[in-house]
Order: sequence, then C-alpha cells, then structure tokens
Amino acid sequence: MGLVQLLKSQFLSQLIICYVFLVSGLIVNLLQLCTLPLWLVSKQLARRINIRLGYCISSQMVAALEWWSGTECTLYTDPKSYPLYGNENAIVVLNHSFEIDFLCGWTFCERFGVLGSSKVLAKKELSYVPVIGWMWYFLEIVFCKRKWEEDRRTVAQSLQNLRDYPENYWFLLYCEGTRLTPKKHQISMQVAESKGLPKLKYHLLPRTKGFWVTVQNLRGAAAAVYDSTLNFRNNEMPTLLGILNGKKYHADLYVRRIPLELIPEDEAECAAWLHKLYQEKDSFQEHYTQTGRFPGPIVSPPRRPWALINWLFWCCLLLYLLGLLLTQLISSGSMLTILASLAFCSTVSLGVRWMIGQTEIDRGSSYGNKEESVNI
Ligand SMILES: CC/C=C\C/C=C\C/C=C\C/C=C\C/C=C\C/C=C\CCC(=O)SCCNC(=O)CCNC(=O)[C@H](O)C(C)(C)COP(=O)(O)OP(=O)(O)OC[C@H]1O[C@@H](n2cnc3c(N)ncnc32)[C@H](O)[C@@H]1OP(=O)(O)O
Ligand SMILES: CCCCCCCCCCCCCCCC(=O)OC[C@@H](O)COP(=O)(O)O
Repeated sequence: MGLVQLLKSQFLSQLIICYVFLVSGLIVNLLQLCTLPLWLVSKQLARRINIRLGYCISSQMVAALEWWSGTECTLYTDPKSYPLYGNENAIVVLNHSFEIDFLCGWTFCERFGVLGSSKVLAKKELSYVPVIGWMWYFLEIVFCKRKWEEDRRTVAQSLQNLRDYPENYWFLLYCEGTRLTPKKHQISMQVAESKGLPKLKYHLLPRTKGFWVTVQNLRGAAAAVYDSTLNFRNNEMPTLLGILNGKKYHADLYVRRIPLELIPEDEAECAAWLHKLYQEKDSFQEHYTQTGRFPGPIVSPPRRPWALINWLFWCCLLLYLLGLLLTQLISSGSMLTILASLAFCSTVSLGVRWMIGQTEIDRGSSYGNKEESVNI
C-alpha cells in the first residue's frame, strides 16, 4: 500500500472529509433558507441561486468519487446523441442495483454541466436527511410516499412546477422503486409471473405509474428519455464507505437517447413500453456479464476541475477555522471545552455515519419485500 493510499484509509482523513461535508452543508442549507424571501420577488433568480448552492454540496460527493477514490466512469453511447447531453431536459431511467448508483449518476451530471439542477423522484424519507434532503427542498426535488393513491396528485403537481425551470435538468427515475435484493427480486418475479410478463434476471419489475405520470407531465418540457444501464467491472459492489477509504472502482454506463414523442400517451401502452424497455435493459446486462462491456462505442466525457475546486475551497476555509478553534482550545486549557470538542467530533462522526447508512442496501426499506404486496 502506497503512502497516499495509507493516508486515504486513515480514520482521521475520513473524519476531516465528513466534518467539511457536514459543516459546509449546514452553512449552504442556511444560505438556501435565506433565499426564501427572494422566491416571492423573483422565482427564477431564486432557482438559479439554489442551483449553485446545491452544487456546492453535491459536487463534494462527486469530487470524493472522482478525485479522492479515482473511480473511473466510462460512457457507452451513440456519438450522434452525445452533443445533446446537457443541452436539453431529459428523463433518465436508471437501474437501482448499487449503493452508489446515484453518485455515479451525479458524476455524469457534473460532466455534462447539469449537476446543480439535476432532479429525482425520491422517497419521502430522504427529505429528512440533513444537508442532502434539506438541500433538495430548495431544488424542487419530487418526493413520493410510494403509495400511488397519495402520490398521483402531489407528484403530478411537483412535475408541473418544473415545466418552467430556468436551466437544463435531468430528471432521474428508478422505476424499480427500491434497491435490488435477492428477496425483493424473488417477490418481484412472482408479480411478473402473475401479470404474464417475462422474468428479469438483473432487475426488479419496474413500477410503471411514476414513469407514466412523469412522461405525461414533462411532455413538451423534456426532449427525451435517456435509458441508462449501469454496471461495475469485476462484479464489484461499490459502497460509499469504500469511496471514503479511497477505493477505486470502474463504472460503465450504457445510455440510449429515446425521443419523448416515441413514448405512448395511453397509460396501459406506456406501461407495456416500460416493461419492454426493462427486458432490453436485462439483455444489456446479460451482454455485460458475458463480454465485460456494453454494446456500442465509448464516448467518455472527461472530469472537470470545478468539483475539486469547490471541495478544496471548503476544506481550506473550514480547516482554517477548525485550526483557530483548536489553538484557542488548547491555550485555554479548559477541560470542559476540550470535552465539548470531543463530543462535537463524535457527533459529526456519528451523524455522517447515519447519513451513509441511508445508502446501504442492508439497511434498506421493506418496500417490495412483503409477500402481501403481491397481487396474485
Ligand atoms: C448521459 C448520462 C445519462 C444519465 C446519467 C444518469 C443519471 C443521472 C441523472 C440524474 C441524477 C439526479 C439525482 C440523483 C441523486 C440522488 C438520488 C437518490 C435516491 C433517490 C431514489 C429513490 O428514492 S427511489 C424510491 C422512490 N422512487 C420511486 O419509487 C420511483 C418508481 N416508483 C413508481 O413510479 C411508483 O409507481 C410510485 C412511487 C409513483 C407509486 O408507488 P406504489 O407502490 O403505489 O406503486 P404502484 O402503484 O406502481 O405499485 C403497484 C403495482 O405494482 C405491482 N407490484 C406489487 N408488488 C410489486 C413488487 N414487489 N414488484 C413489482 N411490482 C409490484 C402491483 O401489482 C401494481 O401493479 P399495477 O399493474 O396495478 O400497476
Ligand atoms: C464528501 C463525502 C462525504 C460523505 C458524506 C455522506 C453523505 C451521505 C449522503 C446521503 C445521500 C442519500 C442518498 C441515498 C440514495 C438512495 O440510494 O436511496 C435509496 C432509495 O432510492 C431506495 O431505498 P430502499 O427502498 O431502501 O432501497
């Protein structure tokens, strides 16, 4: 193990990264709160400011993936579609199989300049996660309870609000609705069987209602669906803790651009279209397993320096302030202050560990896990 790798694997290095993320994140959340009065005066200006503030948070995680862990992200796509990426609104359909799939998604957003404005249909529980969840309120992320009776109206309304969004965005949909586990897969395939649908080997059966409502409400605002299939080399199952440890992974993403006009308007036809899409995605994963690559040419966008620059800025600022604080603390010699500081460090460490837990499949929800949810 080299010296740099040893440094990356140290608890102290990781504690510093977490401290910078948490404190800068809370500062940004506070600044976002301050933009509230601006929404009444100029909604579009408030949105543009929040896009940049949001970038300060999400790009730190991207920088950790790209620059700290050195993870490589390869894009397989049609070179004719490539110039459109980042220059139009799009609905992204991505497989939900990995703990850091969202982070790889963010990395591609960063490389095409839409990280600050990127959107997702997220479970409501994530809105309570400090920093990320709070940031999402101001970025008009669409939350759902994964209960269609309650979601159909709120999700449609939130999507309508995005129609006049001032900057290009990608709207991410994990149509499976939850991360893949063997048990969820087994139950999901029972549902597929009961519906007379072919079984999927690598995906859960997609939930079609969210996709249909998204396509219908963003028709005319989004130009295309980006069908995206992600996998990692060497059968790796990457984790956020691995990234913080400086472990390098290699992500491969296969993207097909499908113009929105090609997607049926009728709900049942749209559902059938999505099921067919997932059967195709399954065949791409099979191809990847057999050959170690996706079909088509590689057109990879390079890393940009902005995420790293933002991260270095926050590190310098917050480590300087921490240094000042520690100097005062040591010179004061007060046992109480020293104990209070140790308590602060433990809180930061436990707080971020809890947030990382949100990304862990083993601690995932029971959604899609219960036999009673199968309508056979
Ligand atoms: C060039 C580069 C291109 C791309 C780069 C890639 C990506 C970058 C893009 C953007 C990045 C942006 C942000 C990323 C950052 C962070 C994101 C992090 C996480 C957030 C993700 C989540 O929170 S996922 C969870 C929430 N989302 C969803 O659930 C979406 C999918 N769900 C739906 O659409 C649902 O329909 C719903 C949520 C709208 C409603 O839920 P409900 O449970 O009520 O669903 P349904 O009514 O659809 O379900 C009932 C039907 O399902 C059948 N059923 C029952 N049991 C099962 C089962 N176990 N499996 C499958 N199906 C089941 C049942 O029979 C019903 O069938 P019907 O025929 O009646 O429909
Ligand atoms: C600089 C790096 C510092 C790292 C600090 C850690 C920050 C943690 C950020 C938490 C972000 C939370 C995003 C989680 C996304 C996710 O994957 O959610 C799962 C849901 O889709 C489905 O949930 P489930 O039904 O449980 O499978």
